[in-house]
Order: sequence, then structure tokens, then C-alpha cells
Amino acid sequence: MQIDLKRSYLMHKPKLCITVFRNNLRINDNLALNEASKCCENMISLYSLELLKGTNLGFNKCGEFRKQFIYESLIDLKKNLLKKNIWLYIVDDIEKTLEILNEDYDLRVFFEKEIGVEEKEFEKKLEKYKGKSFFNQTMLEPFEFDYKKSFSHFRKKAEKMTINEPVKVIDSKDKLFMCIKIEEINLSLDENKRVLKGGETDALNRVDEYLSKHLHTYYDTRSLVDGFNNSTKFSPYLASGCISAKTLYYKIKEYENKLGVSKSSYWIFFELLWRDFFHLVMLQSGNKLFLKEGLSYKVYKFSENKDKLELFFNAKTGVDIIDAGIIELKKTGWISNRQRQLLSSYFIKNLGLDFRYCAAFFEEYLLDFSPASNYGNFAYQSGVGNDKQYRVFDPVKQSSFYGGKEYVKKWLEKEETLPDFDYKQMALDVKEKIYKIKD
Ligand SMILES: Cc1cc2nc3c(=O)[nH]c(=O)nc-3n(C[C@H](O)[C@H](O)[C@H](O)COP(=O)(O)OP(=O)(O)OC[C@H]3O[C@@H](n4cnc5c(N)ncnc54)[C@H](O)[C@@H]3O)c2cc1C
Repeated sequence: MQIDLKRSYLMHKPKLCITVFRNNLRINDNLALNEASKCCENMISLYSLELLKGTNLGFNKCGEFRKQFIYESLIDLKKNLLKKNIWLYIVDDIEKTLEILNEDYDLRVFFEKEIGVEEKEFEKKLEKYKGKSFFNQTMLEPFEFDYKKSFSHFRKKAEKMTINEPVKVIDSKDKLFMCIKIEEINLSLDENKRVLKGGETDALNRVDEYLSKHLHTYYDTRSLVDGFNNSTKFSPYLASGCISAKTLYYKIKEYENKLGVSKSSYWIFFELLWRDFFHLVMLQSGNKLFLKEGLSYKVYKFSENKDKLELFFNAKTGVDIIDAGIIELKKTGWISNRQRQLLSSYFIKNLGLDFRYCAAFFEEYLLDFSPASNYGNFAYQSGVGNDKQYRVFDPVKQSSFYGGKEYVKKWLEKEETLPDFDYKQMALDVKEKIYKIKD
């Protein structure tokens, strides 16, 4: 049934429940969608493309890879919502759209809370209306811990906590199909081959595929610089919320029940705890992880040297494994965790550059960019986050341990050679001059 309520009530505005989607592009374990469905029968949902706009330190906040991944996720979400009689409107300006709707309807706005400064600013536009919001970004419910302390401190408490079961998908038998006149945007997909396809359907497929085949090998392969199944590749789905962290936790448990428990199966959970850690650190610390001094109040004199920045972003550092990583990231929107560590370490601890530039570069290109995981890891590497030890990765050694030779051939189309300059001395200079630590 299709109705247009807009003109049918002259005196009394009909109630309209709106679910605003952001990084929760799914119908399973969606607290906002569930609550909206309980509230009234007239439902629509909205997604605003303004979330993908803007720049940071000269980089786009959302590059082409993530944009396409999100578009695919929205198309999948649209199909899944339609099966529940709910239309997803993709709009430009959320504030304007809500104002227009508010003229004719008594609005109730439901959304899931996020972390990050801009994310909070966006929420203010939704909070002007009646409705409800929920936090469902992590496996664990937020709890008190000293956010300046280490991961181990967090983990001791976290591992004792119970993880709530995901909520079931809504029952929509009583929903009317709402047709409303607002300007909608059509999404166009670029057919280029990408590392992963977006959407809840693909997320659930990837999880089953990986856990059924690689549950017990993850621990041994996770540190390699290359290989599709060397790690789960769950992060893009988590970042855009095609799957919730809680659903993932229960999927791991399901496969452990079928295939047994191992160090490897535990380690996937362990890595998901790192994700929870950075999310909950950011939740408690506000905007601190975006600042040069991070959580530490130590202001290091990181360099912003233009030439050094250019050479790095154009993959001209002269260290093959680093240059190969930059090229992979720019060509695919993906690099492994090992490569993220090598690139960030080289940027900060060898070149002495301000981590926020590299974080902004990652923000533009990474398919799985998430403010807490990205800035949390960068602050950690810079010594202004949750790591109290001074660590530097030796890129040449790391390359030989973790499969760099083949990887360099793939991305630089040449044999790996040693740098023709003293990159180790560079690291010592940064340690002494910027961090003021003497060996
Ligand atoms: C400098 C730097 C920047 C990073 N930026 C991001 C980012 O923007 N978005 C992002 O999701 N991850 C980021 N990470 C963390 C990590 O590199 C990715 O989550 C991981 O490589 C994704 O691949 P995967 O899903 O196959 O991970 P797996 O190794 O299979 O791990 C399983 C899941 O655990 C979580 N996880 C693993 N390692 C970490 C970690 N160190 N921190 C937080 N969560 C973790 C992820 O959700 C991941 O999907 C960053 C790490 C570094 C060092």
C-alpha cells in the first residue's frame, strides 16, 4: 500500500518516525531502526551525503574508494529496507530535509551515536527533534577506565565483561510504505574492481567465508604485508557499520562452537578488543586524539616540511617497502596492518613529521577509515597516545620478515634494494632532536 499522508491531515500533523543512518548501514543489530519501528507505523529512513564531504590538511575526508564502498552499502541497505516496507532517502543536507519534513509531520528522529568531533556536530542537528539515540559502536558497552593508560590496563577489565547479544532484525508486518516528496539523490557506481564490495549482504558473506576457512590460521598470517586472506578484512564492514561488532563477536563464538577454539580464533577477538579500546578512549577523551599533543600534553616539535611531505605522499622516500605501501594504498584503498605500522612509524620516527598529515592521508584513501582506529593508532605510534614506550620499526628488517620482497616486486615492478642512505641515523636524529631521548 502506498500513501501520501502529507495532505491528508490539515489540523493535526501525523507522526513520522525517521531512522537516520550513518556508519550503521545494516538492518541487523540496529538499535535505532528497532526503536523507530516500535514507535509508530509511519517510517522512513535517511542518509545524508554531507557526511562524505570536506577536506582535512589538504586531503579529502572521503576518497573515491570509500565513497564507492559506502554507495554499494547504501544500495544494499535500500533493498533490505524495502523488504521491510521502509524507503531509504539519500539526501544532501540533513538539516534542511528535516526542516521541510517538520512542516508537515510530527517528527521522531532515531539514530546511533558516534564518536569524533564532526560526528558529534552532526548529531546536534538530529537532537533538535524528539526521538532517541543509542551507542552501539563497540562489542562492549562503554565503561569507566583510565583512558590515558595502556591497552593492557583496559583489557584486564574488558575481558571480564559480558557482551550483549545483537538485537534481531525488525518485524515490519504493520509498516505502511511512506512516500514523501523530498529531493533524492541517485547514486552512480564506478565499476572499477575494488578489494571488497560494500553492503551488509557482502559483510555477512565475508564473515562466513573467512571464519569457516581461516579461523585457525589467522594468528600465523596476520602480520604479512600482503595476501587477501592473511587477515579478516572485516574492518571496512565495521567502519561503515555493515556489520556490528557484537554480531561479529557472536559469529566468532558460533564458529568456535563448530570448529573448536584456538589461539588464532581468540586472536581475532583480541584484535577486536583493540578496536573497542580506541573507540572507548576516543569516547572518553573527546577531541584529544586529533591534537598534536594527543592524550599526553607533551608538545613535540614535529616537522611540517613540505618537501618531505611531498616525497612521502608521492612514494619517493627511497625505502622500497615504504614506497610500495604508499602505492598500494593509493591504487586500492587498502594496506595491511603491518604496512600501516611501517608507514606511520617511518613518517613519524624517521622523517620526524607531524602524524596528523599521515592520518589525513590515510583518512582520504583507506576503505576502512574510522576516526578512533586511525587517530588512536597514529597517536599511539607518535608517543602521544596510549603507548609509553619509544618504538621504531626497521622497515628493511620488517620487509624481510613479513613477505616484503614479493610485495615490492608487485607494486614497484622491480627487485627490492637497500636504501642508499642511512635511514637508521635519521631515526636516531628524530629520537634525539624531537623526542629528546638519548641512547
Ligand atoms: C597507523 C594506523 C592506522 C590505522 N587506521 C585504521 C582505520 O582507519 N580503520 C580501521 O578499522 N583500522 C585502522 N587501523 C587498525 C588495523 O590496521 C586495521 O583495523 C586492520 O589492518 C584491518 O584489516 P583486517 O580487518 O583484515 O584486520 P584483522 O587483522 O583481521 O583484525 C580484525 C579486526 O580487528 C580490528 N583491529 C585489528 N587491529 C587493530 C588496531 N591496531 N586498531 C584497531 N582495531 C584493530 C579491526 O576492526 C579488524 O577488522 C590502523 C592501524 C594503524 C597502525
